[in-house]
Amino acid sequence: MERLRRTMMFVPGNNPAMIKDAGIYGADSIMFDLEDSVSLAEKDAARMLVFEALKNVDYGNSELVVRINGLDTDMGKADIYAMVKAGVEVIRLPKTETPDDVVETEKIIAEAEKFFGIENGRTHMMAAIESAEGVLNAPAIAKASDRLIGIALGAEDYVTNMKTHRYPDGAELSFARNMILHGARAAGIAAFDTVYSDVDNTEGFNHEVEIIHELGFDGKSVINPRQIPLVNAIYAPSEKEIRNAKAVLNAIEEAHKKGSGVISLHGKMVDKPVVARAERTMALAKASHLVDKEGNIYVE
Ligand SMILES: CC(=O)SCCNC(=O)CCNC(=O)[C@H](O)C(C)(C)COP(=O)(O)OP(=O)(O)OC[C@H]1O[C@@H](n2cnc3c(N)ncnc32)[C@H](O)[C@@H]1OP(=O)(O)O
Ligand SMILES: O=C([O-])CC(=O)C(=O)O
Ligand SMILES: [Mg+2]
Repeated sequence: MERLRRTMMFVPGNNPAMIKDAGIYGADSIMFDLEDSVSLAEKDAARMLVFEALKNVDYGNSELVVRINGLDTDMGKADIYAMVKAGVEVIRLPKTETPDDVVETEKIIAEAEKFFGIENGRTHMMAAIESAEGVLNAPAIAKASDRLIGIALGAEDYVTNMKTHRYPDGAELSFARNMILHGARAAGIAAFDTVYSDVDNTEGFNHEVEIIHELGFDGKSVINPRQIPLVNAIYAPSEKEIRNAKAVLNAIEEAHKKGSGVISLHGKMVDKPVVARAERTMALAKASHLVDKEGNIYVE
């Protein structure tokens, strides 16, 4: 079953208190940041802090991601070596412009794995796309390495590059979101939406999450624990959706018993894509604690 990544929470790599407690908020992925939330003077200290946290802190079931500095800085390579040694699950490359950026990063990750005697391929990657060049290359970036688990939009840098700002309707992000989503889906990997910086604006945040949920994003980068339950609530299926998904899965099981791959349920055709959507609904329902392990709906 595919891993759910509804929320990926940025944690500044130079903040010991936030790093220590990052596991208690229920983020699907925790993303320690060595890049833009850390000042130049603190880069080395942040790398050491995140290294120690990865080695020593128990983050439960959260996936552990680190956003490194780009390879066009003199920190990128040291970040990769330290994070690979610490056993990070995913390295997030910022400001990815071309497939070569991914290939170059992968080369150094592979070197580091060899150097530390770690199994080749164990460290996964994701690429953040934050410029016009990156957006236009999104489909090729998404296919540049087997290590990639997903690509993400970085809209703060992107709108700066595009000489615009962020607006409530999100029209300025529409092309980038669609390119990233299509690039990711064509490559069979995940697509993540960008951060929403106005932490106290719950209404605006919910509106943005509704948009990206409808488009089909796997989830969203968040910057504050208060944003996690809001995303989860919008990604949680309704009781009606769960009942329908269960009916679909039961119907197809019956069809399979009779040797058929297609069946009619309440007058609607149930076939492979409908079943795939029902399976995803049930996975989201389980992650949202709306059903038990067997898929029975909890009665309030
Ligand atoms: C464009 C980009 O590159 S975006 C990515 C880089 N930016 C970041 O990583 C920023 C991360 N977020 C933050 O630093 C903060 O959430 C801010 C500055 C946005 C808001 O800060 P505050 O208003 O102080 O947050 P708030 O009052 O909600 O904090 C509540 C609790 O959550 C903790 N918390 C807040 N944000 C985070 C976080 N990202 N990770 C872990 N813990 C956090 C706080 O430490 C506080 O804990 P406490 O109650 O034990 O003291
Ligand atoms: O990747 C993100 O969502 C945060 C970021 O760096 C940006 O928006 O520029
Ligand atoms: Mg950025």
